[in-house]
Amino acid sequence: MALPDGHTADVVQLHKPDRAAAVVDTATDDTEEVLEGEIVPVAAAGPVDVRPDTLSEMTAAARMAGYRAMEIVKRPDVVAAAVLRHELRYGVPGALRCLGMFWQWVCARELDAQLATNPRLVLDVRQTRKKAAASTAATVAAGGAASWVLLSPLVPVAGLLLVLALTGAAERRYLASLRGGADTGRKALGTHPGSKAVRRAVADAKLGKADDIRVIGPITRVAGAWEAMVELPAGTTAKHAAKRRAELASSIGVDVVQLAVDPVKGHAGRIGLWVADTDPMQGDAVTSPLVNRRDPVDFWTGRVFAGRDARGRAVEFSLVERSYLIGGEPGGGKSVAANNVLAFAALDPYVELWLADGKGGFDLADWEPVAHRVLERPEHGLIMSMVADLQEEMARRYALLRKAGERKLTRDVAARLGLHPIVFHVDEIQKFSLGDGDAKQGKEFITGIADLVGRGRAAGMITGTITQRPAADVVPTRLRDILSIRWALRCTTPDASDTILGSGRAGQGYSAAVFDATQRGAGYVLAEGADPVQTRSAYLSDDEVAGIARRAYALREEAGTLPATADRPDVRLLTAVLDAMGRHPKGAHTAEMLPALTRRPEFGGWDAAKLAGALKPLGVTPRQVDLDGRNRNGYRRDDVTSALDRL
Ligand SMILES: Nc1ncnc2c1ncn2[C@@H]1O[C@H](COP(=O)(O)OP(=O)(O)OP(=O)(O)O)[C@@H](O)[C@H]1O
Repeated sequence: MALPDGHTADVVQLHKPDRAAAVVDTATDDTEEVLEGEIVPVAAAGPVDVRPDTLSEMTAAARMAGYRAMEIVKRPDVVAAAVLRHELRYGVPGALRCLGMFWQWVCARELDAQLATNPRLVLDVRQTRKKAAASTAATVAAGGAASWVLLSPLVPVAGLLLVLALTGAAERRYLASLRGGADTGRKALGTHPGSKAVRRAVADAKLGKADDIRVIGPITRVAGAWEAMVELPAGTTAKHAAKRRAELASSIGVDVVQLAVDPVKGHAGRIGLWVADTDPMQGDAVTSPLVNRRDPVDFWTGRVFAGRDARGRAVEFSLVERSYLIGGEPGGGKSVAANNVLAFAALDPYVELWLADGKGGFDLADWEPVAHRVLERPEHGLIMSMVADLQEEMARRYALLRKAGERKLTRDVAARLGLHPIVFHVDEIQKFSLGDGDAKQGKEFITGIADLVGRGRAAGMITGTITQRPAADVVPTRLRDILSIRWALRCTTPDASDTILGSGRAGQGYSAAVFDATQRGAGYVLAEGADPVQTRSAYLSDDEVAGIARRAYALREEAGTLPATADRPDVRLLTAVLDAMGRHPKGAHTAEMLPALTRRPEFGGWDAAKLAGALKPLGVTPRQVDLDGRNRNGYRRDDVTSALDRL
């Protein structure tokens, strides 16, 4: 898995053979040679788990064994207590279980079914077994008593302890089988594998014979993972190995998301294996640097922080001259991913946001106060008018650029000509691309969007599309192929993942279908490198999104770039009311939204009557609003948004 250019590497990279030697030089004696596959500490700065070399490890183990032996000699009582504990905990229940089974045998329980048809046989067998049991018990008792008297009481006691040890061992096996089946499965390579085990695992993944596979340099421990550089048999390529990532993960004994198979620059037959000890797509959520950012971002030089790759390195991309496609199954984390992009764009006060939501829901509601244009309803005619306006703007921009003798929009040209970037964000694109069943309308929309994507880049117009139905009819190949940033969140099938990342990607080992619902925000980002990067998106909670949107509003207010309509007092009032309503889709009770509204200096000290008086001329009146069974005086969200639409 190659890291796209420009990604920040927080951890040490795979060692090339020459670097490996250098690493060891710093960690061990100058003259000491590194064994093939030996695990050595990485001498670079950073979160490295230092492991002693094999020789000192063996010495330490021998010293520990000697120390333990001395302890046993010194404290036999401790050993005896441990043995006794084991005998009591497992030996006694095991012995009772064995006695129970013996009694079943004596009573010939397996013949119970024949009692009705052949009672004679059953009774005879029982009789014989009872006699055998009685004579065995008598022999054991006599033998025990004789050895007690004639030899030593230690003999029967030792015998009893031996029996308890055996029944204890049987009991442990039995309990283990109850827990996870008696068959514990193949042993995984673990966290500190040797080179032989690594070679065998690579061979088991059908990448050649173990003897023809080499582990180049040391196997290193790096921040919760091990790394090794492997040379494949002559003629086998790193590309081929990447395709067999799932098989490799299986032979190593880890989940496929724990394994990265990287090509090695300068040798097509070598791969870097990176194997995480635990699932890197789970655990604490990734934090976005935008959550606490106070300054505006710069669209031209800044990069969207998408999240972190499996090794914890930042995954970022620039939006300049780009377009994006985010897709995945419902609940896959698309809104969170999209919010990372929108937050970045919104925090540059000079970026114009054009928002269209095919769901017509509230997913984009937080960004609406800073948006230049918002689609009123998810209807073909309305979205096409938005597309047409953008095409017109594109034509205007190209005319201005031509006049200024510029080929494309850059930071300087944008400032000089007053042409600031536009981000056109279309959520749930399937609503428009399928044309609500009218193929002609769908085609018209796709043609318009493809035109914006294809020609808009150089004019500073970025188009982004989101879909929860990644399928060829929703995002046709001709559109997908020109969307340059592709972000595939959890998908149901490798085909769906390929619809986003590009055909054949799943076959190459990059499939968002490998993630499950517990790996929230996990996906593949194909942005700046040649290959997709397994990424966990930065998590933005609803409150964090609302907070960023508020900051974006303030930054735009300060820069004087708020959408023209937002500067009107009545628009400001309605957007403030919407903001104060919180997240309930129906609306809010007056008593609950007033504190949030009056926190804004503009509306400080307002009471319910003043609010009602100000909203009345805009066509919004208070009424009884039933919110989850609580019916009180308040405002309906629909009323406020309709008033905004009218304005
Ligand atoms: N990076 C992440 N880290 C932690 N949790 C996440 C992350 N991304 C998403 N989630 C969680 O997954 C859930 C679904 O996320 P989200 O709403 O973004 O999915 P979606 O694909 O937009 O869903 P839908 O298609 O239904 O709109 C959210 O409740 C969120 O808490």
